[in-house]
Amino acid sequence: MKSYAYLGPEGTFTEAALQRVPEAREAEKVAAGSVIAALNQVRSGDVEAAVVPIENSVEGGVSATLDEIANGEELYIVGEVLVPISFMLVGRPDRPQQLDQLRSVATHTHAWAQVRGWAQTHIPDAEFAQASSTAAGARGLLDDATTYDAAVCAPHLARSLDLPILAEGIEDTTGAVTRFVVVARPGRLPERTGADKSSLVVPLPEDHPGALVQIMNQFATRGVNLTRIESRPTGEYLGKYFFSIDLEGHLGEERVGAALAALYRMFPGVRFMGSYPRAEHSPTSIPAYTTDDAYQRGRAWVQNILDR
Ligand SMILES: O=C(O)C(=O)Cc1ccccc1
Repeated sequence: MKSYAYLGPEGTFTEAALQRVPEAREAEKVAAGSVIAALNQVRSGDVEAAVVPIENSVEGGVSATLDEIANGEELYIVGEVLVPISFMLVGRPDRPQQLDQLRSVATHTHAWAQVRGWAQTHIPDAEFAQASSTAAGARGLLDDATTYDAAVCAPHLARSLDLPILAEGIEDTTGAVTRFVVVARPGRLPERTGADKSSLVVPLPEDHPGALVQIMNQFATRGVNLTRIESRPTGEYLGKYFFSIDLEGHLGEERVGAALAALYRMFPGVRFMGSYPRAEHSPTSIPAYTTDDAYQRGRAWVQNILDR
């Protein structure tokens, strides 16, 4: 049986994402204490795949995930899932609490970032206590030894633990969505579906004026649309960055393969991180001059001349 690691314990948003992965329905689900621990379980072969958060519609990229899959031992993204996010504030089961009595609230840093405005207005005196996940924070409230007063977690967990709900819908932006990715050891790419995405990382070369324009040109001339581009520090020293890029298309498409081959010629440090079906299944629109057919016709025309 296949096994999947996820940021646990049970009741995290990541677990909700894992439940939306059709191939994982029958799989063993292994809770990990952090994103890095989940990814390392894939690297070591303890599990076949992991589900981790990668991008939030409000906060942008999840740096811990982006950095870990960009730098560590190679991994491929093989799928993605979108999960709508809403938060509740829950208290300790044993004592009734008023909002103005709360002194500390535990949750995951991404959750806190998305409720900060609400907290500022409604519980200005409460401090943020960092938890390894929203579910870890909420479950801690069941333990007598826990020192914080409340937690921010997913509505489904608040209800299933039967914790007192102190406030609901506390997210600063309604309709926020987090993108999670399914990550596996490098292997055969998922089949092309016509609605695919590919991810890559390009270390920004030093002493190379116009590097970003050159990278962009490879995609622009081949009609490849980018859905995300972020620069992140490599961690080596101040000023050393890499670009993390998502694009619409599959490496098996001529235009995507040609763009990546050109990037590799210019920037050999480029890292391919997978081609996988998009969570939104709308088919990729491809300019007529960059379809596989157009590439083959172009090559046949050249060959015809050479064969004369
Ligand atoms: O802590 C969780 O439940 C997670 O899965 C991480 C997270 C936290 C907040 C929004 C999205 C993901």
